[in-house]
Amino acid sequence: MGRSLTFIYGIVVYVIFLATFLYSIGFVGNMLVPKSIDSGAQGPIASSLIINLVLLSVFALQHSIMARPAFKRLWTTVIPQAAERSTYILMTSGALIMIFAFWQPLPAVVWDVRNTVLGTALTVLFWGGWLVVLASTFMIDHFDLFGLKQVCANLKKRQPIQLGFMEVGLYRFMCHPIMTGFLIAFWTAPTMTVGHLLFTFVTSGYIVIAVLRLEERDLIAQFGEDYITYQNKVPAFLPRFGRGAAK
Ligand SMILES: C[S@@+](CC[C@H](N)C(=O)[O-])C[C@H]1O[C@@H](n2cnc3c(N)ncnc32)[C@H](O)[C@@H]1O
Repeated sequence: MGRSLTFIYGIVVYVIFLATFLYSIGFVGNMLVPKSIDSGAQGPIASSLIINLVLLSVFALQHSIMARPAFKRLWTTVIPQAAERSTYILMTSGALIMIFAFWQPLPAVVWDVRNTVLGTALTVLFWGGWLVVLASTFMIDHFDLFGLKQVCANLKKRQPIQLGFMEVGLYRFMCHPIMTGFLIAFWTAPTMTVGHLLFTFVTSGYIVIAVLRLEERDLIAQFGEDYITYQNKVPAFLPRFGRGAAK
């Protein structure tokens, strides 16, 4: 790929990702999108469960495999280094779009607290969760996380500056604010259906395992002692509900 083409690819992928991210909010929140987590007619329960679990597994596999340093080393012998992050983001968006398209609703209601004080509090937390996700990407480096810095540097024939270890903003209070934001947004539905609960259980389990077993191992390899000291002093997720809080 030429430098200009790689740059255009990075921009297009970023736009696709932004649209996918916005759609995710509508999908999980059952609002403003043609197909949401609870919309549509219910099919047979067993096949709906299997389809949904397959969709979530595809996402988990894509996300876990493509984020590993060993995979990136191999992968960048096939695609340009500068396009690696954008390609990861494109595949992540693709896996999400598959979930949006093929998700099977399981509409039996587990709880419904709409039009109550609790319902309002959950709605506020839902939006707060998404805000935490977005804001935290800027605390690290939004444009690096989504591949734009890499394609820009490549266009200017420069090496992108590697992110150093950071303990800024929300990262001073928890090691994983982006994932914490997702957990908040997924759990705070004023109306929780069986389908939504399935989505929330599986994604929460995946987030906890992927972060504690895979991502933190890579972060220690990347940042060394700085990250180990940080891990020991700062909770993984919500302040007071993480590893650091127990010490
Ligand atoms: C999708 S972000 C998720 C970060 C974190 N798990 C969270 O939930 O906020 C993954 C990227 O963040 C970077 N990262 C995570 N923690 C960091 C820190 N404290 N300082 C600098 N970069 C960090 C990793 O190197 C990786 O490229």
